[in-house]
Amino acid sequence: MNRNTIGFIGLGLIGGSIAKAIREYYPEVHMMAYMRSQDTLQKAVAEGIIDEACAGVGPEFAACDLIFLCAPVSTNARYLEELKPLLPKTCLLTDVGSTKTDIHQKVEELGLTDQFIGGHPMAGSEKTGYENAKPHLIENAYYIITPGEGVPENTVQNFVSFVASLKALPLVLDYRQHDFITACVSHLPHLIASSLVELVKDLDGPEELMKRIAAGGFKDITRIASSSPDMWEQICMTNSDNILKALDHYQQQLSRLRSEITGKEAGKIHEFFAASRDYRNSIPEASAGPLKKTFAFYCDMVDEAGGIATLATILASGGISIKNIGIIHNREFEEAVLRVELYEEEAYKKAVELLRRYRYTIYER
Ligand SMILES: NC(=O)c1ccc[n+]([C@@H]2O[C@H](COP(=O)([O-])OP(=O)(O)OC[C@H]3O[C@@H](n4cnc5c(N)ncnc54)[C@H](O)[C@@H]3O)[C@@H](O)[C@H]2O)c1
Ligand SMILES: O=C(O)C(=O)C[C@]1(C(=O)O)C=C[C@@H](O)C=C1
Repeated sequence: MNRNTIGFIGLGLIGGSIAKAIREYYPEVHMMAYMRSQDTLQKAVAEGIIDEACAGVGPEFAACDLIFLCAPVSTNARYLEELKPLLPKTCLLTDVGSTKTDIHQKVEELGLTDQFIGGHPMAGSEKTGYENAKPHLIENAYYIITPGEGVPENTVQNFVSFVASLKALPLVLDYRQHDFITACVSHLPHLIASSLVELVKDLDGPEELMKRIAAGGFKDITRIASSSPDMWEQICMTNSDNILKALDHYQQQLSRLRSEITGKEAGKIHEFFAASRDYRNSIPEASAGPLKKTFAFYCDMVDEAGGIATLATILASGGISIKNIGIIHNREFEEAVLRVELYEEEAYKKAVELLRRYRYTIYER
């Protein structure tokens, strides 16, 4: 890679994760960053991720070969204005924003199309901030790349290779196409998750039984309702046309379902669930990113003091480190079970075999 100095504006979940990945794969690269929280920035310096903490977006950024804009989308577009007079033409600009039309329009307005390549890693979490950033967050996840019109083909190819070297899966798309696709597979799902949570909040009684009882289904579909309101406000403001198209289609689907339920059209309802199940099952896991790759099994609890300690000792005797362990109460199991999560597949297989030898009942899901 010929990008020796890399700058970051915004060093939260995504910026921090990319910086950590670059530090892991390119330890020699000089990285500088600006973010609002100088304390967090100092932490990134102390951890050896960032070499130079910047107090603002100033002339020091002129030394960068590549700058990642990693703040919320409209904020990124605003920083382009500040950067433009500071940067040489050799500096490549990229962003990680969840919407692309807005920033591409800004890039065109500022005459920066030949030095901007839009980017969007399709990985993330409902958590925010540098403290939740992980070097492997983007691993095995699609990283969409939307080059500006005048960017030389070899610069695009270099950036594609750079993204691939961070173990993400680069995919070059037109930025308009990107915004329609993400409206359907990311933006609308976030609206649905948050509105479902609102529905329960509105309809729950004073004893909050709904909140207490809500189990796997509700929790699975609403995890993303815990995401950052700052980020989602800006996504809705910068991709409204596409989100409205998706929302209209969704409303039509709900109206159709409503009338089928009203008319007790059992066959049609069955067909609806069968078709969506088949399509859902056909979605490849390969692009899921590392967050989805969990190596967990469930194990019947031995109802005696020290039960968890005994199990942990058995695993330790086999040289197996536990990533996470906890008791869960789930309708799927008659009694409470222990959920044990390991770091990788090999440890998972070894743990299952070892515990079965000790006559534990293991459930693999
Ligand atoms: N969270 C996700 O799942 C996800 C996934 C892919 C892309 N993105 C995109 O990545 C970008 C960052 O999201 P995140 O999840 O890392 O958020 P985050 O809240 O974890 O980090 C945002 C960073 O931007 C900084 N920031 C915010 N406003 C700023 C301002 N006015 N000036 C300077 N810095 C400012 C914050 O200090 C922080 O460092 C967004 O554009 C988002 O659309 C998010
Ligand atoms: O996994 C999550 O928590 C996410 O919401 C990640 C997610 C998504 O919708 O898939 C969110 C926004 C991004 O722009 C890209 C990825």
